[in-house]
Order: sequence, then structure tokens, then C-alpha cells
Amino acid sequence: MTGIRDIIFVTGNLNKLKEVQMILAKNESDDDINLINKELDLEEIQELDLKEIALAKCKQAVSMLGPGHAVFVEDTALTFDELNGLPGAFIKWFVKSLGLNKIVKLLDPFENKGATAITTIAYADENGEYHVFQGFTKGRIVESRGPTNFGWDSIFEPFESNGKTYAEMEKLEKNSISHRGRAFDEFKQFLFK
Ligand SMILES: O=c1nc[nH]c2c1ncn2[C@H]1C[C@H](O)[C@@H](COP(=O)(O)OP(=O)(O)OP(=O)(O)O)O1
Ligand SMILES: [Mg+2]
Repeated sequence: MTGIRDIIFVTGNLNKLKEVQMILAKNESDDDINLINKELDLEEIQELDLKEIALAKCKQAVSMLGPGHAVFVEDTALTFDELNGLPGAFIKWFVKSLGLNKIVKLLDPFENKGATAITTIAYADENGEYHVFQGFTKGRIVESRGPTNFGWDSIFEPFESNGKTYAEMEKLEKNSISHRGRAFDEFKQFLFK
């Protein structure tokens, strides 16, 4: 199949948008995606189930945009092994109110600093059918290293990065092992199958 299709990505996060643009730009298929960003203020429901959160976000986007569009959202979570999945989707509010250093300190009582970064994509196709994709990257929480302009990038050191935090990695390198890169690998496989 060939042709360019319009797909709307609803996000207000420019760092995310940049990564997603880069990830989608390098697809091997003849098919191409015309990514359209809409910045809509979507509510995020209080839930532990990451798929439910992403789906609720996507449904809200569809109801705001009207039917007939291909539209997706993504929601990114960070779970700590010792905190049984928390902060999870609430990481955004932890970053906002605690700041990175206090988040690191939350794990002081524990030897295990293990954490998992998870991106969940919810996609509504032109027919109004919903599809969900996820990507996971395991690593550990460390003292902040590298630029602090994107969320918790500077305190997450993936196991596959030779000791670098996400913030210390080149974008291409981060995307090749990241929660977001992996979620979009799944999504692309679906789109181009
Ligand atoms: O790769 C990442 N590396 C480091 N930090 C990250 C990453 N990806 C998201 N983040 C941060 C942004 C926000 O503090 C929280 C996720 O919340 P999340 O709702 O998914 O993002 P958001 O509200 O900023 O954008 P959106 O408008 O798409 O909902 O983790
Ligand atoms: Mg959000």
C-alpha cells in the first residue's frame, strides 16, 4: 500500500512531539504518515490501569475533533519496583510538585532503585475503532545527570544505556531503546502491516 495518511497526535508536550516526529520519520514502508499536532487540553482520569487512561484520553480527543479522523494520544508512566507501580501515570504530578531530587529521595529507604518507563498509545482509526500499543524500558532511578528540560529524563538510567541517563543520550540513541520508541514500533507495525 502506498500513499500518505493524515494522523492527528494530540499532545501539549513539545518534547514528546519532537521525539515522535523523529521516530515516525524513519519508517521503512512506502507508506508515509503526515503527522498533525493538535494541542487540546485533555483530562487525565485517575486510574492505575495505563491502557484505561490512554483510552479515556483518546476518546475525549475524538469527541472534541469529531468523527472520521485518525487520531492518537500517548500517556507515559514511570513505575518504581518498590512502590508497586507508583507513581505510574501520576509521575507528572510528582515531577511538578516534588521536583526530581525529592523523587530520587523517595527511594532512599530501598536498595532496589528499579523502575520501568512505559508509553501507552491509544489510537482511534477513521472508523472509530480503538487500538492500544505499549512500550517498556527497564532501568533504575539515579541522582539527576544531564539536561533537565524533559520530565524525568535525567533521573532514569536504562539498563541498556551503558550507564547513561536518558538525558545524557543522543535522541536517536534514546529512541532506539526507549519506552516511546518501542511503543511506536508496535504502532508502526500495525499501521504498515
Ligand atoms: O520520555 C520521557 N522522558 C522523561 N519524561 C517524560 C518522558 N515522556 C513523558 N515524560 C514526562 C512528562 C510528564 O511529566 C510525564 C508524563 O505525563 P503525560 O500525561 O504522558 O505527558 P504530558 O501531560 O506532558 O503530555 P500530554 O499532553 O501528551 O498528556 O512524564
Ligand atoms: Mg498529560
